[in-house]
Amino acid sequence: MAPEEDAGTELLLQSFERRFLAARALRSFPWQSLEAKLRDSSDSELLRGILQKTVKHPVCVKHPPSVKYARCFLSELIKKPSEGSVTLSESTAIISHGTTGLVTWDAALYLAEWAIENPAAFTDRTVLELGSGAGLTGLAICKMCRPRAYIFSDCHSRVLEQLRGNVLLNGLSLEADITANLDSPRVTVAQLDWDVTTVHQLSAFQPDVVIAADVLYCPEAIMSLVGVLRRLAACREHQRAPEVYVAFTVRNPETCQLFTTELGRAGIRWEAEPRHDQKLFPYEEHLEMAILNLTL
Ligand SMILES: C[S@@+](CC[C@H](N)C(=O)[O-])C[C@H]1O[C@@H](n2cnc3c(N)ncnc32)[C@H](O)[C@@H]1O
Repeated sequence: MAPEEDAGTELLLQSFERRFLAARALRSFPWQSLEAKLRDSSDSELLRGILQKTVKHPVCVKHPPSVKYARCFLSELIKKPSEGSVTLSESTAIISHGTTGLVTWDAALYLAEWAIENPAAFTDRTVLELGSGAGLTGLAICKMCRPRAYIFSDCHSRVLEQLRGNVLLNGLSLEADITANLDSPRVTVAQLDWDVTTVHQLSAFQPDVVIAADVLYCPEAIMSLVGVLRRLAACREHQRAPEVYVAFTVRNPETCQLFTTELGRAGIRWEAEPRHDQKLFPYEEHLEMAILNLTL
């Protein structure tokens, strides 16, 4: 390690030690500097050093802080090395329990890659995702784009149950958790059926951005989705209209045509985002992918 890096690591360790022994609020710890250092090196020595200076410090061993404080600190520390990865529990079948939402579809990967390349579209904003499925896109956005709040939604109870599990699996807290880290986005998993949700319910989410991936797979789904977009457009009487991004795999041109025709009938303008390289995730080869940016 270069001498200046050594000095930087020493200062970081000292900063953790002082704050921990003084039982300072967890948000005052230099988490961002730690994340930057962990990005530069996968060396576990740094994390071991932090443990030695905090929970294993002789003073702490003799006069430990409250169990809750130590537990919250450790769970925050554990999250850091996994910040750039998403872990999912999924079904092995494309359709199970009568839903397509228990696996990740390619458009979710494509939209997640676009988001990681365009974090400013989400930073400090409230994001509502329609038809979240297993949750990959939202989890990538929560980890990489620093939204203020993220609302995962779906209509299927089994999908919602799996979504909640995947949120927790990735070290994010659900809204009611009082031990939640204030640096993380406020995360909610909501039951939202496009066919029955009302303008009033949608307004309550106050979304700045609405996203959806792989939700245009049949004419019925397209009609339902355009219905919910119309109701989101009606929310703008009271608040600014959200930006909307819809990602999909071009499986057959008629389906895409139906979507754009229905958008036209609803008075919703759209433009296609430029294609991006599909570099981050493994894809099924030769699939054509697209993202439309809608103006409600
Ligand atoms: C093909 S999956 C896509 C899931 C995820 N976005 C992805 O790309 O991996 C479609 C999702 O839309 C949800 N969905 C379908 N119709 C819906 C409706 N009327 N209201 C809410 N969600 C719906 C399904 O439950 C499912 O999770």
